[in-house]
Amino acid sequence: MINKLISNIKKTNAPIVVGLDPMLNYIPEHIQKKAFADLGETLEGAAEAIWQYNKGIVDATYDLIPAVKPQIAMYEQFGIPGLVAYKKTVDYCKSKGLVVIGDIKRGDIGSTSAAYAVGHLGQVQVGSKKYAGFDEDFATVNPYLGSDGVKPFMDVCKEEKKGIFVLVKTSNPSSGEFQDQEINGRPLYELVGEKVAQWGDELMGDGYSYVGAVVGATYPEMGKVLRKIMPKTFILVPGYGAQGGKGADLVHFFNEDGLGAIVNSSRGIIAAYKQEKYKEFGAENYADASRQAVKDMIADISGALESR
Ligand SMILES: O=C(O)c1cc(=O)[nH]c(=O)n1[C@@H]1O[C@H](COP(=O)(O)O)[C@@H](O)[C@H]1O
Repeated sequence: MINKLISNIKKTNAPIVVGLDPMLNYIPEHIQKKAFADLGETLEGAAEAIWQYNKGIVDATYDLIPAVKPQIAMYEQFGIPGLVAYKKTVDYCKSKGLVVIGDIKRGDIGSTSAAYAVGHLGQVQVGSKKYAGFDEDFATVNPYLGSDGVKPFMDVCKEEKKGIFVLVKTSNPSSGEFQDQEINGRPLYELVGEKVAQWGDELMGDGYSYVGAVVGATYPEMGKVLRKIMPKTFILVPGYGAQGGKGADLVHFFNEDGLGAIVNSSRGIIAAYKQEKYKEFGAENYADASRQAVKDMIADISGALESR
């Protein structure tokens, strides 16, 4: 899957991910109205609205982008119908040739991590048969429990040729509370980065590893250090747009080959029509606004990479 991600990035010339993080208040009224008319103001109605909204965005952007990252919490808030919308979104994006990064941020004791890994990336044994659950291409993993919380994901990745992105330095304002704490004079995120690089050596694709890292766009100086600590690790970089990250901040997340990082924007793309800049599209044409926001994001990042 890391090879497919890289080939999709080369094909589109766009090291970006569209984050499919739907909230009801981003969904244009005409979509909500139709879904509620068909299914009522119910969880099913909300899930239908999410699915139609996502489909509109994917149809308008899939030819420009290599990957999407649905964040499962946004679907879980609508219970089982929400999870059905998540799965429909995963399958639809895959049918469009996109790499799907399931943003699930899991990690637990070994046996429980194994079940998470099987449910999201692998196949579960049922009698003599095997079934895929959510079947994303990548999943995000929280490494706080240590190697035995991460290894089960790596075992499934090895079997299924899938991948993970391990949280190393997160984009949020309080990420330093724990992640920047020093141990023997080194910040914890650097030690986690070293571990991710070691795990990655065990699972190499062509040039880059199946074990990736998450480093927030909001911490570019730390990204520069981590890029050196993890040379063969693909870095998923969230925090662009709505959280303040800009193309110019991101050049050091990339290697000299122009690869090695993929930048996520969720609200900045999917709710673009609500921004002043894209207001003229109107709610009816929200997907066209998302397409324009994708083009602008690609131009911003490519421009920064070209002028480095
Ligand atoms: O793992 C992530 O994707 C993630 C890690 C991180 O450090 N910061 C972060 O914002 N994210 C996710 O990236 C997305 C960012 O959304 P926007 O701020 O709307 O672009 C959300 O789905 C977050 O859950």
